[in-house]
Amino acid sequence: MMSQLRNAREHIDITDDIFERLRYPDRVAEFNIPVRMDDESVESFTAYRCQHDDALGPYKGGIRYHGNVSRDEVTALAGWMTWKNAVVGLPFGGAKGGVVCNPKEMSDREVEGLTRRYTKAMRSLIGPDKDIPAPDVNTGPQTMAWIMDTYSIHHDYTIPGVVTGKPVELGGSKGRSTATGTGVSMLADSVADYYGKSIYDATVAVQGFGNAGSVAARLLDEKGANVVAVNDSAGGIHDPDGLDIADVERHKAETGQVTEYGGATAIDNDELLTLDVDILIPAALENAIDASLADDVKADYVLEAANGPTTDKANSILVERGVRILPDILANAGGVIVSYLEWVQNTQRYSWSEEKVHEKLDDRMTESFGRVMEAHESIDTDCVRTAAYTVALERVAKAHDTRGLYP
Ligand SMILES: NC(=O)C1=CN([C@@H]2O[C@H](COP(=O)(O)OP(=O)(O)OC[C@H]3O[C@@H](n4cnc5c(N)ncnc54)[C@H](OP(=O)(O)O)[C@@H]3O)[C@@H](O)[C@H]2O)C=CC1
Ligand SMILES: O=C(O)CCC(=O)C(=O)O
Repeated sequence: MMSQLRNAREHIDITDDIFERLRYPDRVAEFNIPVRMDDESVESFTAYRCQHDDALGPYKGGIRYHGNVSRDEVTALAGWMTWKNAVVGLPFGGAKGGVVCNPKEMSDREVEGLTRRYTKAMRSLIGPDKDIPAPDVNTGPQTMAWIMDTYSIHHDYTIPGVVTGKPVELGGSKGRSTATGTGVSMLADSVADYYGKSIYDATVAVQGFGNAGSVAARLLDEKGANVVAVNDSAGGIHDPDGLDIADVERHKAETGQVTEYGGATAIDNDELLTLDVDILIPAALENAIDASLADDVKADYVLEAANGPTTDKANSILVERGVRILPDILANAGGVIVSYLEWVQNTQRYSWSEEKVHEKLDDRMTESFGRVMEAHESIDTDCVRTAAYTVALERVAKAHDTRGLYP
């Protein structure tokens, strides 16, 4: 995250003082979360909430449950939220939280206990005007419902706006559960227009078949693209004639995996990233495409649905080779854009139709892509990521500059 920031800094005028402030998160809170397990024993889990910067508005960012969560990971992810919110013009700063755990090996009751204790631990840090969590890897509407309920219990009244990505019946926005993948598919339209290509008969490979990846794959499939490969943590499937993604979704829902889907060939997870396709969509975890793999990536376009899927070195190699990378802070911003719309609806005690939400999401994705490509054309770089960072960094730096240093 820091290398990406430094690359952008070379292209814009920003003072040392402000850059110094943006290098570090405002705070990283670490908690010990004791949970009563189903066998009556108590297990301790390490959890974090990192708040990177709030110059533009309340901190905002998801919560991840995964065995690889660490202080460094949430810190980088919180920084990326600052740049993501800024590049798409949302009135939010950046944050991210996580718990070191494997929810797949826990019962629903244990995950609920973990979520409620975690919420209690961070209740003074979060709030609708302070810091608003949302779903990320291995969390979803049910997790957000537990956070909202626990936070509300501690405040003696119901406060829906403390989290976004809630179930619709609890004040969640229509369209939030599919927003990240929808935003990726909208960006694919803009990319096709910009480069004068047709995305609709393009071949696509998608790494990760969760909230972000499965929806992006289905929408591109519905638009006529040929999604030839998908995978999840257990492995991948490949069919050069194209997969029926809605059917793969049914198979994944039934078996928990995409593997052993009838008619497709099994492939391993690195193989998917180096398939000869037009578009590669990494939609799993960080550092999936590293320097050792970058020379073998054959896609012409990489749409980063995941956060941080390409290392800095791999990014340089790919850009040098002419691969067009649409960076995470822009490509996966659909999720937080609809989170913003949810927060606005909660604040106004009002709700919009899915069509309205979709229209607003499309407008903001298209507008943001346009602004990033303008920056890309006006500065001396082949790297769209660097262009996106200059847009974001300028906005955040200007907010700091105008607000000043001393309260
Ligand atoms: N949810 C959201 O709104 C947003 C998410 N993102 C980012 O998108 C990415 C995915 O998040 P999300 O879809 O929410 O998470 P989910 O938990 O819904 O899905 C993650 C998917 O990645 C798969 N996966 C994990 N490790 C690997 C691997 N090594 N190779 C291939 N697949 C793997 C998982 O497999 P399995 O199914 O087997 O567990 C799962 O299918 C993350 O980087 C997240 O930060 C970005 C913006 C918003
Ligand atoms: O919806 C949100 O607030 C943030 C989602 C998220 O964690 C992300 O965009 O990486």
